[in-house]
Amino acid sequence: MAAPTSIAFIGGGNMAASLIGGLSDAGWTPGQVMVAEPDAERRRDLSDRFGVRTTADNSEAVQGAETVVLAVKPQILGTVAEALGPDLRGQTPLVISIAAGIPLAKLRGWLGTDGPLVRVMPNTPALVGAGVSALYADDDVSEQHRLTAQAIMQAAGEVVWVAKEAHMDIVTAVSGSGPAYFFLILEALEEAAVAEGLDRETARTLAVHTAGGAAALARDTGEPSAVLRSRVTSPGGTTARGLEALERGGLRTALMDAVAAAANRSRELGS
Ligand SMILES: NC(=O)C1=CN([C@@H]2O[C@H](COP(=O)(O)OP(=O)(O)OC[C@H]3O[C@@H](n4cnc5c(N)ncnc54)[C@H](O)[C@@H]3O)[C@@H](O)[C@H]2O)C=CC1
Ligand SMILES: O=C(O)[C@@H]1CCC=N1
Repeated sequence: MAAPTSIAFIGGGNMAASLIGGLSDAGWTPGQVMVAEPDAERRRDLSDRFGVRTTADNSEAVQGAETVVLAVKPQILGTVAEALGPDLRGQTPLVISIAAGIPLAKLRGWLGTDGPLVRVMPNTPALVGAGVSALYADDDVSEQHRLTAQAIMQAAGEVVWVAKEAHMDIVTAVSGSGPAYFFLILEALEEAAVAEGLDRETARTLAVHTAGGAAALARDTGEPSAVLRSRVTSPGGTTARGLEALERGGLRTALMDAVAAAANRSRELGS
């Protein structure tokens, strides 16, 4: 069961669309995917973009599904899962929750099933196959179900397993929310380039390719970030001046604060 033949998404918002985009680029056929989404415009958008089947009815979506991905906001997951529970009893599909903060024990209580549950924290670069997801499952989840969850998330990018559920709050703060931190840096870098006199298109090309290039270099060489940074930084040169300004401005501390704040919010959502 490494690649399920049918997968149902409950909630067809930003993260579900990113995952469906990744699955579709990885060769999954649209007929394998069903999305339950109350918003008619979003349903139309999903079927236009990816050719997937859609419905407004969560119960209908899970009928016969081998895997169910819960992709609604954490704040409504309880209501959605409690309503869906009776539909899942008896067919016990693999249920994957991507909701920030919500512990598996809480989800299991809402669903009222004893079927396999895997908690996943993906991120939106999944849309272009460049996501990274962290997965967690309790010990009683079989190797087969773990491999199925892993195969789905690998269609959207890299996969890591974490050993403790508490780590999912940290993962959420680092890689779940992380794309937004980098987008903020991109926005600021573009603004700065424009303020210094470049046109917007040139500014964007330089900012985006610099970010992508730095990430590719770190990934492909495996060298520590500090070593890669030192290779850019000629003594007495331009980078040293730029980095001094960043350290003075507190970028490092700000990122540490951001991760701590986001992880705390994840814990709050789960409590
Ligand atoms: N956006 C992101 O970058 C990430 C989001 N997540 C998680 O993914 C989940 C979804 O987040 P987003 O996609 O950002 O939110 P979103 O608001 O874009 O999507 C949620 C979707 O659920 C639909 N919905 C509302 N009530 C529903 C119901 N009763 N039944 C079925 N669908 C319903 C909404 O119409 C909406 O389209 C959240 O739990 C979030 O924590 C996880 C990782 C990253
Ligand atoms: O902002 C959020 O709560 C979700 C979870 C991680 C990314 N987006």
